[in-house]
Amino acid sequence: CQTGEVAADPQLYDQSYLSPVTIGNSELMLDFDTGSADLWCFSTESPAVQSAGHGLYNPSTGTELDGAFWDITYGDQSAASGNVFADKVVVGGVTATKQAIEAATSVSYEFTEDVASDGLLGLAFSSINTILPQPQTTFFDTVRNTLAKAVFTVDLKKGAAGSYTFGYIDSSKYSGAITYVPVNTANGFWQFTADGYSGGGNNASTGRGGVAIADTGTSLLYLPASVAKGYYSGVQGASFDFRQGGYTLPCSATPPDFNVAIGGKTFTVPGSYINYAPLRAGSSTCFGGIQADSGIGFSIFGDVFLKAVYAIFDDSGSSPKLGFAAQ
Ligand SMILES: Cc1nn(C)c(C)c1CC(=O)Nc1ccccn1
Repeated sequence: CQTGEVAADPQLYDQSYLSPVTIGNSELMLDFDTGSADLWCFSTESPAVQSAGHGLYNPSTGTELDGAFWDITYGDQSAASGNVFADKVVVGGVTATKQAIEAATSVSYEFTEDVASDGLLGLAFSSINTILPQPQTTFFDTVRNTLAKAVFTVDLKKGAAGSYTFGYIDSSKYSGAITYVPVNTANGFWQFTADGYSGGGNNASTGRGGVAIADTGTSLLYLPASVAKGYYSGVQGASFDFRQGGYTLPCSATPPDFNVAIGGKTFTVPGSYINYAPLRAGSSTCFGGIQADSGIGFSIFGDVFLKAVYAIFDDSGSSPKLGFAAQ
């Protein structure tokens, strides 16, 4: 029975969190993403102009999956594509002897520019894996029957290293009880329903909740437009800046805490997490950690929320469930 733990190292402004993964005989830094189901990495097959500065997977240690290819486009329109190999993957001591490795032959500029990241490790449901003609399993699905318990946990922190565990829940990482909610896997995400929100100018509306996904691969907290608007109505100097594509606020502001009701329990995102990052280095205007989920179709509980809680992704029972506990 395997169990393991791996660090989650924050990048600048907690834009993403990277974890060391051994693939074949290379160690790469991957962005664990509960919002997608492809394990892809820069490779010796990637064009040099796209892969400069990145760690590369060398498929010579793997076995090519003949005729298999992959092509993924994320919600923010970043994209990557390539071919597929089977190789050994080790994450925090947990070993998948034969894992589908999606070697990139093309990536969009967002990934080229993010030189600290060598690729993504998807932890959503394998039903949305993009490999054709035959979708393959995520790392978690590949190893889950060998784990002591078919769970993984997420402990992200603001501006500090957190961790992912596989196969066990670490009671030292949370306080109080874990609140579990059911997961709807129809869209391949860790999708749940939030009961309601409060905080900022929202003190009034807490009743209305909505459909949301728990997504470690997304930096911010995307909420219903009315909730985001209500929150910032309580923040001096905040406004929707259509040129920046979202809400901005003075970097000098200390925004109010934001509360989310899930499974009858309230979880609080400290206001400081919502003063996310300067628009560009040295700017005194910051981009908000809460943004509207307009056009997405559901809310996204990204890192701004996840770094305020301990999250349990549990597929050990008859149907998957999500657990949240105070950190
Ligand atoms: C930011 C965003 N906007 N919209 C419409 C969505 C759906 C997102 C979330 C997103 O795209 N996350 C992501 C991006 C790259 C890699 C992994 N996850």
